Amino acid sequence: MAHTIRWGIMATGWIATTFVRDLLKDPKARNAPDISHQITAVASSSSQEKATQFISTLNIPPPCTAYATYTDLVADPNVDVIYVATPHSHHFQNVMLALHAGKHVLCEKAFTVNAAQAKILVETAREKGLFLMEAVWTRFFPLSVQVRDIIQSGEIGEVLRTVADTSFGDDVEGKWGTTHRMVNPDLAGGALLDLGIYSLTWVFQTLYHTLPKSQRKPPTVTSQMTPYHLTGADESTTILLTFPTSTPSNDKPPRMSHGIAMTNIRVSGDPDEQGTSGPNIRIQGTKGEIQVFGYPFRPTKYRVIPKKGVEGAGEVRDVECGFPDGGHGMAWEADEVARCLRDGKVESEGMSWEESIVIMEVMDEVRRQGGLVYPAKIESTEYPLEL
Ligand SMILES: NC(=O)C1=CN([C@@H]2O[C@H](COP(=O)(O)OP(=O)(O)OC[C@H]3O[C@@H](n4cnc5c(N)ncnc54)[C@H](OP(=O)(O)O)[C@@H]3O)[C@@H](O)[C@H]2O)C=CC1
Ligand SMILES: O=C1OC[C@@H](O)[C@H](O)[C@H]1O
Repeated sequence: MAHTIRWGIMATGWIATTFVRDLLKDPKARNAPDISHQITAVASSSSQEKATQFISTLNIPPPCTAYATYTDLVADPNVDVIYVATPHSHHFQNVMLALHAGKHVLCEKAFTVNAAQAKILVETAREKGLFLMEAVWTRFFPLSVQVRDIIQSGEIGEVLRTVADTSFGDDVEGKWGTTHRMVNPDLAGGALLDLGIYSLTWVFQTLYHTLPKSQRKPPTVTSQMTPYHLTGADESTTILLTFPTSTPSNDKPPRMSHGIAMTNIRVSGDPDEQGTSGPNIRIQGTKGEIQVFGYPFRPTKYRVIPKKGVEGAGEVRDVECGFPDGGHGMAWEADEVARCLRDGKVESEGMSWEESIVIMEVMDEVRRQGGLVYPAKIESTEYPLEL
């Protein structure tokens, strides 16, 4: 018998639309017959009509209630879990609202504006015994799971370097202007929090998450940022992260791995969108390399290249990873939420509270080094606060 969870959708923008389309796909098509998703409520802070329109345009089956406020949404007894799909600036206030109403939460990336906010969310979820996860959907792709498994199997040896680039070659002024959430400091915009998080995800998935828990240590960070001249949010950020790979002992000298996380909204990592310029992600181990193709947030293929001369090394292999339910790829993270709720878990092993906080701390440090400060209201840890 499939385990059903009932979703409340907070906000009706672009990603809420994409997420809901994926939730409505048949889980059996992606081999998840143990799960079933229902959307029982939608709220738009703009108007109830907008929520009603969202429900009808996306053909969400009844019963599904349309609300004009997020406060009404989180009070709905027919909702188990809230999907927070507002801009980064609002995540802290919106997640607190849901947790205080006793609801489980899946919150879009970037989790919060800063690590202090993330820590309060986690403490609140812990105190209330509620599930909470940052919606880093890519981590739940079968492709990501396979890449982590290959690393942990030792096939490419000790992984000592990962290079990840999440970049769009946009006409920044023409496409994003000054008010779009991508570049607007009032909405905690900028390349780092919006796209850099994916480069960091690949660095963390491959150099941190794959180590035994006792060996995972926060990295040291060196970075550079280029501000967008019209708003001051970053249009480009490059980060060098250094992780200890093991605890040094008499017979084992300390060793470091390096992660290079890049993001840019003015130059592209894949200009012809055909992969001609090579992979966006390279994971380099002592016995070989894994390359990942496609946008780092939605990769479609990986290649394993064994190092020449290594005993037992196989052939180069390409693995295509598609979207069997015909969706965008967001349902896998929703399935993870459903399974965690079914199993009584308050956090997911795939995107743990601790790892979300360490990544937020890295982004805090990068912003400190780059001098990027957001308005005090959205950096605040006060709750409730009118934004
Ligand atoms: N996982 C992924 O692939 C992606 C994730 N994202 C993340 O999702 C979040 C939302 O992004 P996206 O959907 O593209 O953004 P949109 O601007 O398209 O939608 C955001 C929605 O948030 C609500 N909202 C509430 N307060 C505000 C405010 N002050 N200003 C603007 N909107 C507000 C609005 O919905 P309403 O009026 O209905 O309340 C609005 O439609 C971000 O955190 C972003 O990083 C974005 C794109 C892809
Ligand atoms: O999270 C994201 O991933 C997909 C991108 O298109 C989007 O801008 C970003 O917010």
